[in-house]
This record gives sequence, C-alpha cells and structure tokens, in this order.
Amino acid sequence: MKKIRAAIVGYGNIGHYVLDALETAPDFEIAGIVRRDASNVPARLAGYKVTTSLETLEEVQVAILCTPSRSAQEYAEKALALGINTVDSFDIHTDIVETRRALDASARKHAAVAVLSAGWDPGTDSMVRALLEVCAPKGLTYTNFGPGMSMGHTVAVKAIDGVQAALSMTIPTGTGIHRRMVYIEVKEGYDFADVAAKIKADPYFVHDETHVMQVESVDSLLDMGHGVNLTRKGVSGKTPNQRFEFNMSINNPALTAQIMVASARASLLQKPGAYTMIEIPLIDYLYGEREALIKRLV
Ligand SMILES: NC(=O)C1=CN([C@@H]2O[C@H](COP(=O)(O)OP(=O)(O)OC[C@H]3O[C@@H](n4cnc5c(N)ncnc54)[C@H](OP(=O)(O)O)[C@@H]3O)[C@@H](O)[C@H]2O)C=CC1
Ligand SMILES: N[C@@H](CCCC(=O)C(=O)O)C(=O)O
Repeated sequence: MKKIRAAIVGYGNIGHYVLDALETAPDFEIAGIVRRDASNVPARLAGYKVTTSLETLEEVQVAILCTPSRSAQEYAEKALALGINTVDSFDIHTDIVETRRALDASARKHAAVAVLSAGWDPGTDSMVRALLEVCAPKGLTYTNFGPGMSMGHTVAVKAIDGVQAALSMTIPTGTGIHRRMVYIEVKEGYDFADVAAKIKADPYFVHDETHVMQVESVDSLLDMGHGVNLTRKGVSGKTPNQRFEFNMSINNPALTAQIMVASARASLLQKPGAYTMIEIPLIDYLYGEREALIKRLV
C-alpha cells in the first residue's frame, strides 16, 4: 500500500498530537515538520525532517496546519499554491463561510483540496448538528461546551501584548451560552488592567461574559480536558418532542489532531476545492476497504 505523505505545520499542542495520530495511522507517513524556527529540534522529533518551509520536504500530499486559527488561511494559501492539500481546524465560526470561499478559489486554481474547520467544534460537532437536523428538521439545538480548556481562546490570549502565559477556560451557563475564565501571567513592565481590557475586547471574547485573573503560574492550572453536551429537541414530520443528546469528555488537542488526520485522508478523495467537514462523505474519513466498512458500520 502506498502511504499518504503528510507534513505537520506548527508544532504546538495540536501539532504534538498530530504526530501521535500520524504515527498510529496505518496509511500515513510523515514527510516532515514545518516550524517557524527549525534550529532547536526537540528529542521527540529526532528522526524526522524539521524545516522552516514546506517546499524543502519531498512529495508532500497534504499539510496538516496546526497553527493559530488566525493564521490558518495564510498557511493554507501557501500550501495550496504548491499543489498540496491542506487541513486546518479554523474555529472562528463567524468567518468560516468567507474563508471557505477564499480557499475554494485557491484550491481550484492549483488543483488541490482544502479541508477547513476540521476539529471537533467546528468539525465533528458540526456533523452531529447536521445529523440531528436530518432527524428533526424543525427545532432547537444547544451546544454546551465544557467546563474545559479552549485552545482557540487560549491561543488568542497568548497573542496579546503583555501576556506571558495563558489559559482560557470555557464554563457552560446553559442554552449554548458560556462564561470565559481567563488566567494569565503578565510580562514584566505591563499593566494587568490594560492587558485584561485588551483580552475582553478581542473578538474571541467580546460577546461573552469574561473574567481575567492574574496568576503566578498558568502551568500549575493547565488541564487540556474539555467536552460537549449537545442537545436538540425538535419535530420529525408532524411529530413534536423528539429529543437527542450527544455528550463527550475528551483531551482537546488529542481529539482535534485525530480528526485532522482523518480529514487529511478524506482530502485525497475529493475533487479540487474547499470543504467543511459536513460536505465530505463520512466514509472518506475512515481507513479501510469500502465494502468492509459498509458491512461493519451500516
Ligand atoms: N476546531 C476545533 O475544534 C479546534 C481548533 N483548534 C485550533 O487550533 C489552533 C492551535 O491550537 P494549539 O495547538 O493549542 O496552539 P499552540 O499555540 O500550542 O500551537 C500553535 C503553533 O503554531 C505555530 N505558529 C505558526 N505561526 C504562529 C504565530 N503567528 N503565533 C504563534 N504560533 C504560530 C507554532 O509552532 P512552531 O513554533 O513549531 O512554529 C505554535 O506552536 C487554535 O488556534 C485553535 O483555534 C484547537 C482545538 C479545537
Ligand atoms: N474550538 C475549540 C473547541 C470547541 C470548544 C469551544 O469552542 C470553546 O471552549 O469555546 C477550541 O479551540 O478548543
């Protein structure tokens, strides 16, 4: 079997777990890891090519973008221009349609495939929300996260001037509403109140109740567990009060990484263009022979 050659772009939390997931997948091999600085290679990456540019890696078919959501499009455009498929977990929900449109144009131009927003939310939760609308087209879905660590919110805080280290916890308050509890270490010479005001004004936080706390050590608080309770109550045909519930309690980066690897596999089976997870046949994410999967799962 010819294996799929994948590159990991960005070696942070998600990048670490993508490495685990690729090493475990029977149908992948790792072409290399792309980092902003390739001079200091950690022991875990010994044996892999670590570089600062995708161009220097051989025969990459898909780049798994483990960079901050805010730079996902930029990294995707660069890879697509090389004819390399991309997978990202872009989680700025309000910008997904626009980003998909832009990546679709780039992907078609370079005969490549971009799978965007391929994490657990957006991502597999989006697939569950879609599935529940298949079951009950009329009704209400509530997505309640956590309590747990939001990687996207934490990354957004880390990028704010004056923040040394950060943790953003998502606290569900019911009916899809969340409180943000943000713990930060402040860099020397910065005023906590100024930094806290910048965090609260960031689009990731501006619509939610947000509390920012200064702490001695973010590391002593870190736990990458998260989860979701997703409910729908709706109507099938003319019959009301159909109730559905989906729950999970997970390690956030490990799950996100596994979903990205499955999406990388699926990207190889799509026509050029950009896709969110709900647009791709479910069977394309799975490793295995088609009829064997149908026999086991249908
Ligand atoms: N859709 C979903 O369900 C989920 C989405 N996510 C998304 O994944 C993203 C990454 O999360 P996480 O792995 O925790 O983030 P990290 O900060 O741990 O890692 C990001 C890595 O990207 C690289 N990088 C490239 N450009 C930049 C830049 N401008 N600033 C900082 N780092 C950069 C760095 O790697 P290097 O030093 O090697 O260059 C860095 O370590 C989040 O922004 C989040 O939105 C996360 C979880 C779930
Ligand atoms: N995109 C999230 C995963 C979904 C949970 C979430 O959106 C949140 O905690 O706000 C993340 O980056 O961790």
